[in-house]
Amino acid sequence: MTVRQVFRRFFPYVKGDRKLLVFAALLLLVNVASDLVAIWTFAEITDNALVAGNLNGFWEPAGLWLGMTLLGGTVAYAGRMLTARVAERFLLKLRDTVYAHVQRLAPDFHQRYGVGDLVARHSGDIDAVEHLVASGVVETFVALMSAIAFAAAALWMSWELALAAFAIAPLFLVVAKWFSGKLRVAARDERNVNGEISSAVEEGLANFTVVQAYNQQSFDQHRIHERGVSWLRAKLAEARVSAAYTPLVGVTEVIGTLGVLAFGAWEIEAGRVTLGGLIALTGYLGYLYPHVQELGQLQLTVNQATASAERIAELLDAPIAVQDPKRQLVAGRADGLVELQRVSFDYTKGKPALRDVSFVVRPGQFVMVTGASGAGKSTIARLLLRFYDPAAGTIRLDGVDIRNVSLNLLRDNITLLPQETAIFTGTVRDNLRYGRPDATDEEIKAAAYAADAHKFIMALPEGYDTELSQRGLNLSGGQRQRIAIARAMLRDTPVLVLDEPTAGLDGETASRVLGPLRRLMAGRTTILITHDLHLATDADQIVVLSHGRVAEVGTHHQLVLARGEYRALYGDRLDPPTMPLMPVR
Ligand SMILES: Nc1ncnc2c1ncn2[C@@H]1O[C@H](COP(=O)(O)OP(=O)(O)OP(=O)(O)O)[C@@H](O)[C@H]1O
Repeated sequence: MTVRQVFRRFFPYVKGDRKLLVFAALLLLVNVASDLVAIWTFAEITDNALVAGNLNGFWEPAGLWLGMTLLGGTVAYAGRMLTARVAERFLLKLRDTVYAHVQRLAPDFHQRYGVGDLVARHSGDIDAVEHLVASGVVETFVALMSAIAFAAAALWMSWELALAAFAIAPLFLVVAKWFSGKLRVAARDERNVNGEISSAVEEGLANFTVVQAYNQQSFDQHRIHERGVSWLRAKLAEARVSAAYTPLVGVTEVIGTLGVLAFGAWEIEAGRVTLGGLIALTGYLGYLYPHVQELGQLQLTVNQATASAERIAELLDAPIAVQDPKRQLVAGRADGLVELQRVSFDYTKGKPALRDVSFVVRPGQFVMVTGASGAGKSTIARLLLRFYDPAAGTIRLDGVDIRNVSLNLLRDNITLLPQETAIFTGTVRDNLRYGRPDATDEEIKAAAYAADAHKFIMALPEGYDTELSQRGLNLSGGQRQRIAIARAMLRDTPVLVLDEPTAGLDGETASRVLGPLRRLMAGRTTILITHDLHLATDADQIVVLSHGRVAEVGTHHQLVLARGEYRALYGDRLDPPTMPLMPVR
């Protein structure tokens, strides 16, 4: 990205604060002016009081110096505070925007990038963009104006001396240009490795139990170590460039200063400049160099920021999987008629996940979707909730294509019970009402009763007010599932999508959630995705998927007798029949 593109893209986030930025820059310019005067007063004190040995010449410039320092200090404080405020507001807005966009991306998005990398983009990269676009604008402008002002003041003191000092300026430019290219590459590598290492650590920690149980600590450690080594190399490459920059500039600066002093001694001897004048001039040059240096480093800041801006833009440009309809065709609570008509979908071209899948679930009906692993079951859940849109075919809710229903309304009508129960930091009560924040305590309790969760919740140290650890590690699998069921009860939607609700639970625990599940499903259109036959006899219809296609449809009884795909999948559990062939409710 060029600097122009970075500004065009990100400067709008300063909107509304532009006046503040201008005001901050003005305040900082007043500070520059006060420095100019303060240095001049020092020349006055040197010539009129120190060299002349006269105390009377001291008071006036001393008072002015003090006054200027106080004024300079005050405006500098105000200017920096304002800049910080604009910078922080910029960060807040950009972070919010990036996060809001990420939230609208398809669920597999974060797997492609890695959570850690997304976190790195969300923090360091956004900061780097800010350093250029918000506070960077003020700082660069002030540095430029300061450089001009101090250069003019030095010329005014003694143009011969000042010109001699400026002669070394092109050296700075050469040094800065040489470094900037190197730093651009180093900065990009460093940002990428930073993302990778965060992802690796995040993955290792998220799968901590498996890592330990499979004795893979050393493999995991090695994985982190390898990325650590890349990080070390990238950081050292960056440090080599930026660490060499400052001393090299410092040496250039000292050579310049010594040259000016030597020339100054000669000028004083010739009576063309006073001692005070020379001191003030070196003072002006002393203030000038850091600003020139800053301007030289600008290229480095720009390179870091453009590398980061590219990474942020990549996120913001990632296409949103589904769009809200322009025209809304329905409103309110649905009856719960769900129809899939010749639905096809593929995550990657040429590898169909679903092909021509059709079935209907009438309001209040219970349809079980089953099939071998990878057959496309969970994909149906993702399409129903519009995480993705079908490539072909239509999904309808109450007869309306769900692409014409707003995402909010659609998801207000469907509750998904995913395979893994999400537990958020907070109390049991907070977790239960996650899907319906306005639920009363009575409603929460009633839902917990119906989900057989009340008893174990009351046994927790502080009942409903017990803080749950992140990811609910202080609950058993069955308890987490019952929390999820109670949460779904509270949402009270006409349609339910249950994705393997008993997966990961042992036989007995799975049986214990059947009662709560049945209570949850009662009266609601339910699509149950499962390999587990516990609820098979309850189903009004079972849809068997095979390689993304509907292989068979029927009741449990019919499918067992049909001796087709269903029988092939579950025959070992049915022959001799361990499952009752007649529905039991
Ligand atoms: N995010 C994704 N990107 C690419 N391919 C995917 C993605 N998610 C699923 N698939 C592929 O799509 C196909 C259907 O996946 P899906 O998750 O729907 O299967 P499933 O029947 O639910 O399997 P399981 O019972 O193992 O959960 C599989 O071949 C899978 O590899």
